[in-house]
Amino acid sequence: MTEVTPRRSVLYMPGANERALEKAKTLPADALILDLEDAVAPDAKEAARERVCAAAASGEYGPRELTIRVNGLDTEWHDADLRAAAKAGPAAVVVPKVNSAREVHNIERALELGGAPEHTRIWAMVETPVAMLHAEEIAAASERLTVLVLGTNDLAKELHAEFVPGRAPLLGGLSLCLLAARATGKVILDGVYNDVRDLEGFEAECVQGRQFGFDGKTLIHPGQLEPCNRVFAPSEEEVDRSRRIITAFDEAQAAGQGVVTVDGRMIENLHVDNARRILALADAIAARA
Ligand SMILES: CC(C)(COP(=O)(O)OP(=O)(O)OC[C@H]1O[C@@H](n2cnc3c(N)ncnc32)[C@H](O)[C@@H]1OP(=O)(O)O)[C@@H](O)C(=O)NCCC(=O)NCCSC(=O)C[C@H](O)C(=O)O
Ligand SMILES: [Mg+2]
Repeated sequence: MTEVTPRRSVLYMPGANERALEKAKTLPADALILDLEDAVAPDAKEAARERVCAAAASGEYGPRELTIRVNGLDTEWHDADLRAAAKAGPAAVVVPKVNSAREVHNIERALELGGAPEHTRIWAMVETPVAMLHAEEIAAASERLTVLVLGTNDLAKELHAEFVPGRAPLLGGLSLCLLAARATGKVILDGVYNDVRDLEGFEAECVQGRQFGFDGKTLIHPGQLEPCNRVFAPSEEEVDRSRRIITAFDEAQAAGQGVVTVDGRMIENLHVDNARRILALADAIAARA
């Protein structure tokens, strides 16, 4: 069976916020992004860098994937952030505003020169119009790059778009990135929902993201974890149906038939592949609990 890592919920936290870093050790997030970029003021950047690198090397976050978001390639902090992150060896370095394959190659080279361990991956943030148009070359640029992360705040800003329910102005960009991720076999995470008090609107956006095909969503507040984990996990009905699909197909094959129906719907090989993917995800989530 295919091995999968659950990445339903990926929580950002400001790298300078010691209380949030402590709290994160007990939160049901699949992954954490310890942020050195937008959530950290310029005069707190160096202290935050030390703090998140110590956290990443601490081994105190259990099964949660621990990643570090460095400052952008065109900033004065980027090189030092990458060097420090390479030494700390988190699960991934999250790089904002990646716009080309060449930038991915530069990040890869810097991590190698910095002695980053093999397990430290690159998660590229795609959050500009240029990145939407270059999504495939970015995703395909490196084997170290395993995840694309949407930055919908920056994207909306660059597009001069408004935030509206249903996100119509952003859907073209989201679709291009999804196509790129699936075409290159990478994981893809949806952007954040800014109103931390509006859990109804948040859940609707999670449902939309899952229907689109995102593997999970990036979050900014612990209150968003429960609905996100629920929406991006296979439901009991999906698990049950997946098991029935696999059984029915196996039985049909044993009887020399290539096609079968389950609940009145045609089942072929591709549906069985999907059913196996759903069961593998459900098992990986259960193994975390
Ligand atoms: C959005 C917040 C500023 C709200 O903060 P606050 O008002 O303090 O929240 P609460 O009082 O409700 O907090 C309750 C407790 O939860 C802890 N907490 C809050 N947020 C987090 C978090 N993200 N991780 C861990 N723990 C958190 C508080 O410390 C409280 O704990 P306790 O006192 O023990 O009860 C705040 O949530 C926040 O700062 N969120 C993260 C913001 C962030 O990281 N932004 C940057 C990333 S988003 C981005 O850049 C997207 C992308 O680039 C794009 O372009 O779209
Ligand atoms: Mg951004």
